Amino acid sequence: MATITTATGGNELGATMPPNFVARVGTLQTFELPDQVTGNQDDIVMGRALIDTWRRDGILQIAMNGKQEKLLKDAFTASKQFFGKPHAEKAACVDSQSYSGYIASGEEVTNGIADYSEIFTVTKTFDLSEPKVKEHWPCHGPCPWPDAEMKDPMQLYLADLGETGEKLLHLIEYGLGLERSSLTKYTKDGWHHMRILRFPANNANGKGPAGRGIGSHTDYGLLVIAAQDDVGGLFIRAPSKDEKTENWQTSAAGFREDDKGWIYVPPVPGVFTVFPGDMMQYITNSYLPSTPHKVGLNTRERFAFAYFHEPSFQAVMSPLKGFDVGQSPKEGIHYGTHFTNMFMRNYPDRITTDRMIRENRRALLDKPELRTIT
Ligand SMILES: O=C(O)CCC(=O)C(=O)O
Ligand SMILES: [Fe+2]
Repeated sequence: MATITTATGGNELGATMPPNFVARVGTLQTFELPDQVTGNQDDIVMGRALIDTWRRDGILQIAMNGKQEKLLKDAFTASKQFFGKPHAEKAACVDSQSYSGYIASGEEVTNGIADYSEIFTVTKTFDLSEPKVKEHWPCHGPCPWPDAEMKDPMQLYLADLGETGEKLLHLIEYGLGLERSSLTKYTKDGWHHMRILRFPANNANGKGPAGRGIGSHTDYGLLVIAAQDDVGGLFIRAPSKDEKTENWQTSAAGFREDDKGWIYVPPVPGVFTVFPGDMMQYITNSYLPSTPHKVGLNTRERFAFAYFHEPSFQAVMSPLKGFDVGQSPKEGIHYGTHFTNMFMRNYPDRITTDRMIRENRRALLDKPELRTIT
């Protein structure tokens, strides 16, 4: 971290840390992204600085522009309005073919333990008439939006983050000394998705350990771009030579959840926090490792967004030039398979998982038509 202070002793940023957690408080490095990334000297310098910061801290902040602050404000308003609806109305927002839609508190499982978060997931949306849906591609289906009040602001927010994600990938390409599009070739038709999150206040229900919002985990794709309100709850682990997860081989869920060494990410207005995901780790041979993180419940309810900038569902990821040391798996990683595996593991009782198994939809994942981006 640029500066690290201890939570104890009344540090101002640490004052929002959820009760009963022991962690250092991070003061994260903040970057202001250029309007366009062309590969000029400034872009190369910024790309290198982003990479150095992730390698040291595991996370960094990027400043929002005015438009993004407005999009986020509207998204928070829509999120609060949605989560305030009666349970039955929210619970009706599910789909048997896609993992989009509502996840009740206690429904998601991380490392075998129920998470307290209440979530609306937005994956790519497909009409029932589209060929990929008719052919039963895993995870392809409609998003069961409750109404336009939710759909419209969320789609605008998601689209804007898509642009930010592409900019970041280009900066990383230049920072790593790679050819332009070495990363963005994978994100054409990217399987970008988002989790709209609400965490109840600490005194809630009894399904999982008290105070645990989401258990420790890594996320699946290239970059996670998150935003949170002023309540506080997110913790991360910075890269360390003694710690290694490889979530596509062995689940990183529950990783060092109760160990020392967590860093609290205090809420800072006007910034997104950004960290790498599993696919970034694999293709860089852990030069940019996927950042383990977890969420604690606080004394007030908390709202947050986690946006995932991802490869195409059809992408088979291979190590980048200069990072190919024969890492496992040698045949590459099919992102659509990794995504499907992770969602089936997190939602074992969902109708989507049930139908996936009943119709043996996973068999399609091996077909060449689902592996067209290499
Ligand atoms: O609540 C947060 O800040 C992060 C949530 C998260 O890790 C996730 O949704 O995967
Ligand atoms: Fe996460």
